[in-house]
Amino acid sequence: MDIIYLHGVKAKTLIGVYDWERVAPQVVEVDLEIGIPSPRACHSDQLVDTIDYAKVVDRLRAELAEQHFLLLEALAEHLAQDIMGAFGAPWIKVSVTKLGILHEVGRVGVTVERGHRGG
Ligand SMILES: Nc1nc2c(c(=O)[nH]1)N=C([C@H](O)[C@@H](O)CO)CN2
Repeated sequence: MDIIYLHGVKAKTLIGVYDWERVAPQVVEVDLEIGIPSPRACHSDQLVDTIDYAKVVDRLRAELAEQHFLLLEALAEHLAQDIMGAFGAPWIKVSVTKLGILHEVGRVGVTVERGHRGG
């Protein structure tokens, strides 16, 4: 299976379990690996035959702006289901990272993998 990846997509979202995290959006970083339903675009050279990664970023940003979760796990699950459904992807791996949220820890985050990674 061929994969489109997007690494280091930064966007603001309301996320977190503590009161101070419920009042202002914070920046998260999202990494995506998305299975492409068919390798057609490799031969056709046509955007219509694959997943347009620019559209994925637009959708990702819209979802992050609209949806408010307590846990990174719930946000990652939502993004996985939303993107798989919207783009017909058979498999996805979503990582969501908070930057500098814990003292002397650079990055913390969650990765979920959903669907079936075919051959
Ligand atoms: N497994 C998780 N642990 C924690 C999360 C989370 O989303 N998943 N979130 C928090 C707080 O919101 C954190 O961002 C601030 O300490 C704590 N643990």
